[in-house]
Amino acid sequence: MNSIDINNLTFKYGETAIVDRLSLNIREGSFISIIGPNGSGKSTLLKIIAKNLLPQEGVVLINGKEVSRYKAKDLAKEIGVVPQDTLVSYDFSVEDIVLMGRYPHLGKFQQNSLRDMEIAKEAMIKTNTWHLRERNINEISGGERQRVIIAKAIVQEPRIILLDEPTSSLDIHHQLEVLELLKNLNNKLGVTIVAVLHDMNLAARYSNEIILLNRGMLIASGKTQEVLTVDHLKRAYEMDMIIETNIYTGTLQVHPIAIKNRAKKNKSLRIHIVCGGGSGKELIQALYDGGYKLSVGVVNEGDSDWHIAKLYDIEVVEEVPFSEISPSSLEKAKLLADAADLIIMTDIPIGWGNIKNLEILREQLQDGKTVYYFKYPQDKKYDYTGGNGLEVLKNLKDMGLKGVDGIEKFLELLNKRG
Ligand SMILES: Nc1ncnc2c1ncn2[C@@H]1O[C@H](COP(=O)(O)OP(=O)(O)OP(=O)(O)O)[C@@H](O)[C@H]1O
Repeated sequence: MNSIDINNLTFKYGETAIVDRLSLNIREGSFISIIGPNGSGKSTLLKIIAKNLLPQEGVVLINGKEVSRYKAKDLAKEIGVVPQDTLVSYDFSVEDIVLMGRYPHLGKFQQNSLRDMEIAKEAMIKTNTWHLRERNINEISGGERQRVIIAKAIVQEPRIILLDEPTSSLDIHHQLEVLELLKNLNNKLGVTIVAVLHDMNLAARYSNEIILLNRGMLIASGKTQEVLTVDHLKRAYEMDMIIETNIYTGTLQVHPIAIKNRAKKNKSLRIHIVCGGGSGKELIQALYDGGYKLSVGVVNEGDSDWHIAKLYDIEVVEEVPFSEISPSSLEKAKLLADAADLIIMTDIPIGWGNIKNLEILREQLQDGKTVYYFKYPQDKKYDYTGGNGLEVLKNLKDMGLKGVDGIEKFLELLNKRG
């Protein structure tokens, strides 16, 4: 059964279609995020679902019944809304505001019962707002108010909660806390959660489905992995993105790649970059934007350095993740380093998997080539080989390895070379 069915919905301000012939279904019990660039119609869509705006065309069905046919009180039992703007026009206490969420469950002239008070207390504890209960709603911070309004939506005990950027004024700690809370409501009570989220990584982490909008139109909807693809995101955001799996959360992680200075100068200097694990992505970007000829390796296939090199068609030597650099990969990388005018290695931690990369540096130094290393001398925390890596680096330093303190400094050095 679907919680929400949207059929051929069009909403216009004047002649401009803000939601454009949109059709989609939101399954009961799903946790769905709506994402898309600014102005793509996300808030407008939520307002239409909540019956705060009337579409010119199409219908929204809530549990099979047209939203326009719901009485306000009945709709409030089905849908709780947490709007983007949580300012309240009257000076109520936090507790009064949260208790207002019980209104759809009260009869005419009926007062809140002890049970209603208990439900409100529980929601305030869950949203970490219990300590604010006696404060004036307009005299607490924006983030605190956002949590109070979420508490109010929870006490409504609706089957669906719509939230418009519920984490926008929250610090990272409260962002995760609120999203965990929503996930819990979704998992334990089967509440359907529909949240507009700007942060695609949070959307990927917490929701099981995503709706991607652009200019009022549906670009894609469905399972997170099916929607968050390079192609879909490029169509919506007009930007290249790297998408990888976050090794800590196991969920998708999107890295937008700035497309700046594309009409760039073409420098003749050729640079080989030894990096990995994401340590080289800003450097690759900066050198690419600077117009240098680049090669990269050896890096693990699939890591973000590898992705960005592939994205820009940079020659890259790759190795399967979690394995040592093979002799053939090492040979290929050495050839690229031979062809380069200079080499730079980032401050990537050195382990048994990538220690062979240091051989590339040694051979190039032996050949009299300039080789740079980020932030030399190295700290112990970068060594996972029981001191071997640092020892080799020390030898390389004696051979002429130069330390460079970050990308800006490196670009300055390159500029001086002309
Ligand atoms: N009252 C209004 N009158 C005219 N145009 C409006 C009105 N409200 C919103 N719009 C326009 O409708 C478009 C969609 O707005 P909406 O707030 O739905 O987008 P959004 O995807 O939620 O954006 P954001 O990510 O910036 O919050 C925007 O171009 C906006 O300027």
